Amino acid sequence: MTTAVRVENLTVERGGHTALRDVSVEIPAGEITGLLGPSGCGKTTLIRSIVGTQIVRSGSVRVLGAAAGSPALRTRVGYVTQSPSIYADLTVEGNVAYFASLYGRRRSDVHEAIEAVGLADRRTAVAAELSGGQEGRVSLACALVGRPELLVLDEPTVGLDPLLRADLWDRFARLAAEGTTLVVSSHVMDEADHCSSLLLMRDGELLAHLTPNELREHTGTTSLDDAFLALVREGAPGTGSSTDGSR
Ligand SMILES: Nc1ncnc2c1ncn2[C@@H]1O[C@H](COP(=O)(O)OP(=O)(O)OP(=O)(O)O)[C@@H](O)[C@H]1O
Repeated sequence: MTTAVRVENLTVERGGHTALRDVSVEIPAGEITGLLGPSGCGKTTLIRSIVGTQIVRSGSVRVLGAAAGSPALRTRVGYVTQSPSIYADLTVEGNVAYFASLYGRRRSDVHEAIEAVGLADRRTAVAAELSGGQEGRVSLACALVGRPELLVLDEPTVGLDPLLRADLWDRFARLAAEGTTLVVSSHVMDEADHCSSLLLMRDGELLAHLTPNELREHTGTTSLDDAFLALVREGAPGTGSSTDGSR
């Protein structure tokens, strides 16, 4: 396994509260890794640590062989935040074209990214006129167009209809098959099956790093929701060799 992200003994304080406590994990390259757990468990904080926008108290985060946040990683790592970060006065195409120019991409890449998020028919719409879900999709297109080696997505499917969600997961799977590493956070367990492996978090700690099937087998349940609850009740971490966060 080639490692894309190596987190070692990471502890982060936010607002006087320990948001991440001694988290260690290796995220494999060329796969989709799901980051799952209840609201407030530290998913966004871990993501921010990976993309290099989080002040950390201790520990280290290496991304594609460099320290997280290094200038050299700027064009190699794409990050889509939970709230859309786009230019309200530009059209959909204008937004994506702007990011394409930053990454040295072509016009055809702009069209492809817009198609991938299902916004081809709103290409000329000004972003301010879009719905919240559509804004999120523009944000995603802006990240896709750069074709980063590591794509970090914070809850990218929130507010999307089931058809579009399914399309996006297909898209993510194709990107992974082409070698892109994806880290995708969600608090919806039914999305977990699209991931090669799962990081299950709770209260600032990594409970387990395992595949969806390992999670079901380990907990003897068929529903991933039930499996997560069972794992939490078991009092992981330390529940077994495959669930110790180091896979
Ligand atoms: N700007 C902030 N200032 C202080 N504390 C914060 C801030 N943002 C988050 N926190 C705290 O850090 C902890 C982890 O939050 P984080 O946003 O990483 O959780 P999350 O799992 O991404 O939640 P959600 O699924 O609701 O987005 C929480 O206890 C939260 O209250």
